[in-house]
Amino acid sequence: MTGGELKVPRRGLMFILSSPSGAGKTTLASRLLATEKDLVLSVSATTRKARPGEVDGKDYTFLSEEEFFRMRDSGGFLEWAYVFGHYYGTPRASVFDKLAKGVDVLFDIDWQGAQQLDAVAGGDVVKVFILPPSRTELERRLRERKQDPEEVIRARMAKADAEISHWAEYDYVIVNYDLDQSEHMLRSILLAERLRRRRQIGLADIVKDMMRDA
Ligand SMILES: Nc1ncnc2c1ncn2[C@@H]1O[C@H](COP(=O)(O)OP(=O)(O)OP(=O)(O)O)[C@@H](O)[C@H]1O
Ligand SMILES: Nc1nc2c(ncn2[C@@H]2O[C@H](COP(=O)(O)O)[C@@H](O)[C@H]2O)c(=O)[nH]1
Repeated sequence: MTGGELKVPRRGLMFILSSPSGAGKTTLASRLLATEKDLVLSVSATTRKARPGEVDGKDYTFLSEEEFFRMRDSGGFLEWAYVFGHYYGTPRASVFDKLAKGVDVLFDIDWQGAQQLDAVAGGDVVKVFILPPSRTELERRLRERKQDPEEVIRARMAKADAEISHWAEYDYVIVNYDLDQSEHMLRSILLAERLRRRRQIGLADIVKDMMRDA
């Protein structure tokens, strides 16, 4: 069962995935987004160059530093951070409208962004940390991805410990051994969080009708 089949009106949630680079959060996010009806991706803005195959406006909105700073300085980001030598930010536009309509928003962001979103919207936020099974496997995945040059892979491995050191700030932790299993775990978290009483804002009316009909 996915959240799309839930009938009680509910408030959406902010589903945050963080991990060291290469642990698998983008892959897991794509799997969820492909099938979960009321889940949309928060498309971040970044000053990094597009990787082969990445689509502007779908994977990221690719900006020059000047464009990024202009957007940041005019309050266009809910959060922003400097990660691996580039700027990344979460556009503010329409996130809270989506939550009010019962749509969940998925964020693939680092620990700095997760902390900032928690500070501005704590009650709506659910944070999941994805760990790799080991450092060796993390490096293997970064290489296997064949998206980044050697120096970028080294730089990301060098920063892995700093990202991992924030694992205990998260509500849930998944060690991503196997993609199918991790996907199942992630879906289970999403469903349970969707069913939290405080998010099911339609419950009070349902119960009121039930009492009146008695
Ligand atoms: N459980 C897994 N077993 C084997 N390979 C995996 C697993 N999960 C992800 N991968 C592979 O590892 C590589 C890195 O995954 P992905 O790009 O999703 O990582 P990421 O955490 O989003 O990295 P980044 O932060 O750099 O965007 C991809 O080639 C992906 O197919
Ligand atoms: N704080 C934010 N972090 C972000 C955002 N978008 C992506 N990220 C994180 O950056 C690294 C690198 O991503 P990559 O696509 O260059 O591999 C990764 O940890 C992302 O989660 C954002 O808007 N804010």
